[in-house]
Amino acid sequence: MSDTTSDSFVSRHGTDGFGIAHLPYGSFSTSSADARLGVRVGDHVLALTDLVSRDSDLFALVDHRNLDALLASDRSSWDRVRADLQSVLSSADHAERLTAAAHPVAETRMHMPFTVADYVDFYGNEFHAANVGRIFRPEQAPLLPNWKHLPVGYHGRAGTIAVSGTDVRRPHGLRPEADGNPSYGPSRRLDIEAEMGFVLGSPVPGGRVSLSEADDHVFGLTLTNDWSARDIQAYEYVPLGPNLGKSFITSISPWVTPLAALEAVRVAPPVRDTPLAEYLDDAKERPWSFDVTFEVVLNGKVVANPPFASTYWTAAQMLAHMTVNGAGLRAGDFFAGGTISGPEKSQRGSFLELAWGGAEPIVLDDGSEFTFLRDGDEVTLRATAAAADGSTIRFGECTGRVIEFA
Ligand SMILES: O=C(O)/C=C/C(=O)CC(=O)CC(=O)O
Ligand SMILES: [Ca+2]
Ligand SMILES: [Mg+2]
Repeated sequence: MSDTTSDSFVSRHGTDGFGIAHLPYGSFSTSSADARLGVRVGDHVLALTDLVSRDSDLFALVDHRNLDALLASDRSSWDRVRADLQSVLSSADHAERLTAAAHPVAETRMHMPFTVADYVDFYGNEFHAANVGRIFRPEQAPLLPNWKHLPVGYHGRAGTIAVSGTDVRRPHGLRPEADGNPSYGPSRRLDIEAEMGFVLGSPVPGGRVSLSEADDHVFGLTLTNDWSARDIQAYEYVPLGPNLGKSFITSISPWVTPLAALEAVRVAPPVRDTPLAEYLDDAKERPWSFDVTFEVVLNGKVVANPPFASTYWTAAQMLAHMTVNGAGLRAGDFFAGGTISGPEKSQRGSFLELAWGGAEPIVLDDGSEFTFLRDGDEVTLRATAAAADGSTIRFGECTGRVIEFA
């Protein structure tokens, strides 16, 4: 990483959270310009076309409305673009020009940062999976027998992944009733799932991605909220798994944090207590978990702090698993790692768990009891991690407000 000179763009505008060690990517527009690929420094956004030289072969990869072209390239291009940005943003030579070209975040509109190809949602957190098992299937063992042998997941609807700030319309569907017959209507158990999303690139048509190749294909990470209608889900999921109870919307942050920004917080995943098939055995691989702490914010108040590092299955294992059958990988493929919960009650990443299926309501500041989301409620996910230079990395927020679906 380049040293930051005393009068560079980052020394003027970088802040803790969005400094030289972070540099998340997003697609932004302003009142005078259409969507462009940008990078965030402090409370400003810069177009990548103002940072990467027109003479560079990399210019063609960044002169777009979003990350699509960059995702279709490869790890070496991703690293070169990031190195270019760090060099230009740290140099005194460019401070005046970039200060003139920068846009305050408050004056921008954010768009989907990439076109989602396929979307898989995993179930990789043991605390969450065991809690859901206890709530949904109290008569059975909390974890189903396959859970420690492979990262369980389902295919979601790529087309309903939406950028943070998009309203969440309360879905309608079939809800279980006491008499055994379902009733049709708006969900009464609308919930969140605090997750980390992984943005993939460097395509592998019809091939596999091994654990040791994961670094070449995970471009970046983005906060993800897999809104879930627990009543619709509970009725429909047997035997094929979640469908309409989750596919109405999945929100992601507009900001994609590069994998390279998270080197300082790579940590080992939880200890494996079950032997793994060779393609999933990560005992000799570099660590693929991250020490990232989430905040779940309900109407402005923090209600939980899920720790990402408690997730049992890693992103490298999920990627190896989703390609081991030869399904391959396309630029823009996306997966989420599963709802993040920790051992403490205050670390649960869904209201299903926080209010224990409705049996243990959360008591809000005004003394009222809360179980599932009401129209008008707003949920924001935030997360932080430590950067290599001692600063903090603040993931871009992921927010959404529940509205009626007329
Ligand atoms: O075990 C079940 O029946 C349901 C599980 C979930 O709802 C979890 C899910 O969507 C995956 C995850 O985010 O962990
Ligand atoms: Ca989920
Ligand atoms: Mg969802």
